[in-house]
Amino acid sequence: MPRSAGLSERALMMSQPAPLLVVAGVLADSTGRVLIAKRPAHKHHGGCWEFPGGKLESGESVGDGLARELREELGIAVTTSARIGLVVEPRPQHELHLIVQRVLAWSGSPQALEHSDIAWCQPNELQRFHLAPADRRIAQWLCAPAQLAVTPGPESLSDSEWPARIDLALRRGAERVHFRGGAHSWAQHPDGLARLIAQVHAAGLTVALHDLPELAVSLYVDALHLSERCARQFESRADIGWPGLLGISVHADTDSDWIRRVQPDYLLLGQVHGTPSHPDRQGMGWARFAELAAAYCAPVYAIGGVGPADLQSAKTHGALGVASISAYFPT
Ligand SMILES: Nc1nc2c([nH]c(=O)n2[C@H]2C[C@H](O)[C@@H](COP(=O)(O)OP(=O)(O)OP(=O)(O)O)O2)c(=O)[nH]1
Repeated sequence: MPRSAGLSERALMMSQPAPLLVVAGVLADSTGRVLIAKRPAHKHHGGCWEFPGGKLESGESVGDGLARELREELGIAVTTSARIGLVVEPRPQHELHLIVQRVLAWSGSPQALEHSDIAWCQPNELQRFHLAPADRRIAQWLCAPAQLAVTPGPESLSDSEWPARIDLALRRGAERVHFRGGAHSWAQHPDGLARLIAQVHAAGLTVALHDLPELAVSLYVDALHLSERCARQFESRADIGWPGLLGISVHADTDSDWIRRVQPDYLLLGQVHGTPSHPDRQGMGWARFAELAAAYCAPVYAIGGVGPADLQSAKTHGALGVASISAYFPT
């Protein structure tokens, strides 16, 4: 078993025939374009585009396997990478476990040594390529918002103050607004909430609603986000009755097997650093964050004492992006 395989991967391996472990690397250039490669016609999924990589050899770590494959396939030397997520694809003989790594540092110029072609494209152009099925999930991750603005409770501002504060959050770089309750629930302010959701949508951005599955359905939000306590009330994802994007807040001590059973689309993991709002809770730090992020199936956002200025650190430590209240809704 590769040293870097996470807890959930190990659990999956114990309960089922050994999965096919494949590592794929996402290289990005300075303009944000990512590298994809076309599989030769004679191979499985021949003619499909994929992220370069290949099967891990027995006992090989994720980092070593990625470096070997990208040397063979592209002629580059990879020095550092961080986990983005794990795609599990059911297959007749064994599941495919596609471990997706962001390549953080490499030398050399990529060439198609084993693929029939390579191409650089912006993440939002990936849908134009005929991607291998598992890679469509990776494309979604790469197009996902990197900055999540979490609101304070509805009671913290008056009805007339909210629109300007939402605008401020968007000007500060928020790409999705997470409406989270406080002393009051947003369920007590459905009309005001509907207006604020329309304001975010009009700006071309997306909305998540926290802990209110029924309201999420009736207000057509883009994502339902559950606290761990709320998520634990449901036996499975199907019981939640929410068909869209699902996120869960988790902590350093949340067990990753439970996360795998719920199958969220993304996680908010915190807190990374200590914050004035939770002076009693110590931050886990980036090293622990990276270790946990690599053990989950779903991609992870960093929360707790982080903001837009930490975006690069977050990506270096295995996060899709950052989430914050105070960075977007300053008091
Ligand atoms: N490398 C890579 N493989 C992917 C991706 N998406 C996807 O479904 N796969 C599948 C296709 C194959 O079934 C498997 C990888 O097998 P492979 O044939 O590329 O592995 P390899 O480079 O070690 O090749 P070989 O030595 O067996 O010829 O994973 C992806 O983005 N990158």
